[in-house]
Amino acid sequence: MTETPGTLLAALRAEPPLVQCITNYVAMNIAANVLLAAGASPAMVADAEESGEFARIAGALTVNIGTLSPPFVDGARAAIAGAEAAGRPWVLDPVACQATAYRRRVSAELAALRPTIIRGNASEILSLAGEASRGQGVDGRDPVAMAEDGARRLARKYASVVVVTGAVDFVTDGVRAARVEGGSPFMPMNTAMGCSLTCLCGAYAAVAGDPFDAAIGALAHFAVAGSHAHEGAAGPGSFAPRFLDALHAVTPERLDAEASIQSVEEVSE
Ligand SMILES: Nc1ncnc2c1ncn2[C@@H]1O[C@H](COP(=O)(O)OP(=O)(O)OP(=O)(O)O)[C@@H](O)[C@H]1O
Ligand SMILES: Cc1ncsc1CCO
Ligand SMILES: [Mg+2]
Repeated sequence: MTETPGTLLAALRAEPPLVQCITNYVAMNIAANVLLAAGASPAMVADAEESGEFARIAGALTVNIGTLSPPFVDGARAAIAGAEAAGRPWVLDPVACQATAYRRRVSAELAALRPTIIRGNASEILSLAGEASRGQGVDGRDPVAMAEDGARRLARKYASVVVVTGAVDFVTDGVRAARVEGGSPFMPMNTAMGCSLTCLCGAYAAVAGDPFDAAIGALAHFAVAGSHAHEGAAGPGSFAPRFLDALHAVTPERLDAEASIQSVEEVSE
C-alpha cells in the first residue's frame, strides 16, 4: 500500500482540501470542526442555486441525507452533477435509508449516480443492498459482519468503494476488502460521528489517487484518534473535545504506526 493513511494525512495537511459538505442540521457544526481539526477545509454549501457551481471548485463533495427535504435533494443533485462534470470524488451517506419510503427512494436514486464512496452503518448498508435491516432510526442495529456481502454487491453494482462502520469497520471496492479496528465505545454515543467520518472520507478522497486507500485513511484516522481520546475520557461528554484534540494531534508517522488495518482475502463473484 503506497498511499498509507499517514502519507495521505501528510498530503492533506500540506495542502488542505476544500470539502463541500451537504450534510444534516445535526452534523453541520460537528463535522466542520472534525474536518478543521483533521487538517481539511470544510464548506457547508447546499442550495441548488449555488451547489453545482461550488462543486466544480471543491476538492471533493459529500452528501448526507440525515435531515432531507425536497429542496435539499435538489441541492444534492446539482452538486453531484457539478462534481461529476469536474471529475471530483463524491461520497454518499444514506442516513436511516431503511426508515421511510422517501429515504429509500432518495438513497436509491443517489446511489445509482455512482458515488465514489458510500459510507453507512450496517443497518443502512444492508437496506441499500436490498436486504432486511433491523435499523429503525439513524443508529446502526445490525453487526458489521452481516453487511459485508451486501457491501461487496453494492460496490460492484455502482463501482463504488463501500464502507460499513461499527465496532470494527469494513471497506470494500467489490474485489479488495479490509477491516479497520480501534476507536471507542463512546463514539456511537456522540451524535454525528458517522456523518463527520463521511466528510473526512471526502477530504481523504480529495488527496488520494485510489478511493479505497482514501476510505482506509479516513477510517484509520478516526480509529487512532478515537482510541487516544478514550484514554482518560469519563464518558461521551468528555470524549468529544478529546477526540477533536486527538484528530489534530496525531502525526502521519503515528497514524501509520498505530493504525490497525487487516486486509481480507478476495472473494470471487
Ligand atoms: N462500538 C464501537 N467501538 C469503537 N468504535 C465505534 C463503535 N461504534 C462505532 N464506532 C466508530 O464510530 C464512527 C461512526 O460510526 P457509526 O457506525 O456509529 O456511524 P453512524 O451510525 O452513521 O453515526 P451517525 O449517523 O450518528 O453519524 C466510526 O469511526 C466507527 O468506527
Ligand atoms: C440524530 C440525527 N437525526 C437525523 S440526522 C442525525 C445525525 C446522526 O445521523
Ligand atoms: Mg449515520
